[in-house]
Amino acid sequence: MSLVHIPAEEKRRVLEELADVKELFAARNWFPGTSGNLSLRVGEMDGDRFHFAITASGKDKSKRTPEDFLIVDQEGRPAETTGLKPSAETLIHCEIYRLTGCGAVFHVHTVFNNLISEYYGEQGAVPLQGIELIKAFNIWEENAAIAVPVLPNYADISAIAKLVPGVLNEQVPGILLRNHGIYAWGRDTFEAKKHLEAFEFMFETVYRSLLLNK
Ligand SMILES: CSCCC(=O)C(=O)COP(=O)(O)O
Ligand SMILES: [Zn+2]
Repeated sequence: MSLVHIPAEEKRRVLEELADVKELFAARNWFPGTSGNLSLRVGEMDGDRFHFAITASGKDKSKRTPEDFLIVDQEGRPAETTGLKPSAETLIHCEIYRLTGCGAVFHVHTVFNNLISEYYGEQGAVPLQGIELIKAFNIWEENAAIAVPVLPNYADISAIAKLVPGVLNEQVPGILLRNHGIYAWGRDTFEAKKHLEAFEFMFETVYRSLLLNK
């Protein structure tokens, strides 16, 4: 294991920020049945080297404990002495950081993101158009249209991670896994949360408008 030194003050800030987001999302029931994972980069990207704090695997994410997070490196390996196991989906976080240089990655399972990912699963992307919240992605064009990629939900997480480079779109800070959940990211906690909330709002809107227009 290659250990990383993170100044204590910086580590406290990162873990507190993640714990606050975790608590907020848990209150929205965005982590049912221990699902979901959150990460926040620590320090700068150094070429292809970086570190991030991530939720430990299989925890009840509605609880706040000293064993909720650990620091991992760009390959998803623990970079501190710990008995905690990083999220089973850490490799997807690694790939998103590597390719986008973002600062935070949030993954949640919700009923709306599951239903929408299945509905558009065969198409490989969820079309979103003319919804005001597209502006949360800094797209200001009138009646803008975007497509949110949907990847297959393979049991082998590394197989999913390998598909990430092929579907990334600079304008769209999110990827759905079919019948599973969404990954959303941003340059920091504030932006990743904003993006995730915008996706969830739009998925619910699309779901309800499909019902209305039946
Ligand atoms: C019980 S949820 C199945 C695993 C999953 O999809 C998830 O998001 C949580 O996995 P983790 O290892 O991050 O707890
Ligand atoms: Zn998941």
